[in-house]
Amino acid sequence: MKVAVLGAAGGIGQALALLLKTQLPAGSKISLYDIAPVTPGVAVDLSHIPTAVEVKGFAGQDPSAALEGADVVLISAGVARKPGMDRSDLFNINAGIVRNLMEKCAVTCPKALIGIITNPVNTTVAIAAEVLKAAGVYDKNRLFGITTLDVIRSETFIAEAKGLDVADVKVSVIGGHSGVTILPLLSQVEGVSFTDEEVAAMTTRIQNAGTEVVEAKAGGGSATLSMGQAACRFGLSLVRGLQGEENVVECAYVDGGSEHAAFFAQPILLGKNGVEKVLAYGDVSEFEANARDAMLDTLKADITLGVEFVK
Ligand SMILES: NC(=O)C1=CN([C@@H]2O[C@H](COP(=O)(O)OP(=O)(O)OC[C@H]3O[C@@H](n4cnc5c(N)ncnc54)[C@H](O)[C@@H]3O)[C@@H](O)[C@H]2O)C=CC1
Ligand SMILES: O=C([O-])CC(=O)C(=O)O
Repeated sequence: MKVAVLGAAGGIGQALALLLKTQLPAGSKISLYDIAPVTPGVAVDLSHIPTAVEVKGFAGQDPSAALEGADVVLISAGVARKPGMDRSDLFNINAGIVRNLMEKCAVTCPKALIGIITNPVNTTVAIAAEVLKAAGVYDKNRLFGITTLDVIRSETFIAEAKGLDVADVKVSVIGGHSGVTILPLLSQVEGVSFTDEEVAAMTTRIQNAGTEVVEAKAGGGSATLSMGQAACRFGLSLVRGLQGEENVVECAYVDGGSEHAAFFAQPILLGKNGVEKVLAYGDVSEFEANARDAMLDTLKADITLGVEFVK
């Protein structure tokens, strides 16, 4: 199994590469690509860790060598937020970066499973889909917006608030990956109950958790270590699905035929072809139904922005 990380010299990319080096199955290969010239050195550094996972690094303008034979491509290339910015403020720079990288993926590894981390995810995934469509290689089951950070934050915050073992907390997060489009389904969390006030406060905290990190880092970037962990969890799940493991379920932002929007985050069953099945997200509370309906104009506008950028 070969996993390529694009943006590999960055805060997320390096954390992700380290976790993949220590957690991918023996015999796997990692290829790291970034425009930054340090990238081959990041690969050399990782290659001294004694695991049976080979790491190679590539720098420069062309990612093609890193993409050759990739089964999974995880993309975190681009700029991150500073205090006072919204994720949508990253569009001007990151839209072009994702488009250019996807054009290379379409040619070099059109069958790879592609996970997009670069913000604004609600829009960059639509950009990726349009590039793949234009190249005639789009398969909706192979493209994912990675929203796992919203899931792990929800698990962490709920366990903390309710005094639970975090390993026992499972929560679906639906919608998208910014502000009001992030909707944790707290009503479905087993073994806990929340008052209406707790639901409102917890939902807001999860929706603003990215900003919590941006402000705490005070101009030094956004979430990198927790995102590295989230992307590793999602990337390993993609690999487990590709290897034929059963019952691998994650939430992700996909073109899954949702009645709500062209792309929508919800639970999916992963398999040998990427999305094996889009799963129903189940019953929701009145609060969640209202929040879901209220996010849709924002989500659809984010998607349209991406589609129009490529057309
Ligand atoms: N999906 C999610 O939940 C999350 C997404 N993000 C997003 O991930 C992205 C990366 O964040 P960080 O790693 O913190 O940023 P960073 O600035 O530390 O790293 C970005 C890397 O991308 C590289 N890069 C820029 N243009 C490139 C190109 N054309 N080709 C290859 N590499 C290129 C840079 O050289 C840099 O090494 C940001 O857009 C951020 O908003 C961040 C946290 C969570
Ligand atoms: O908030 C940001 O800019 C980075 C991000 O997506 C997150 O931490 O969820």
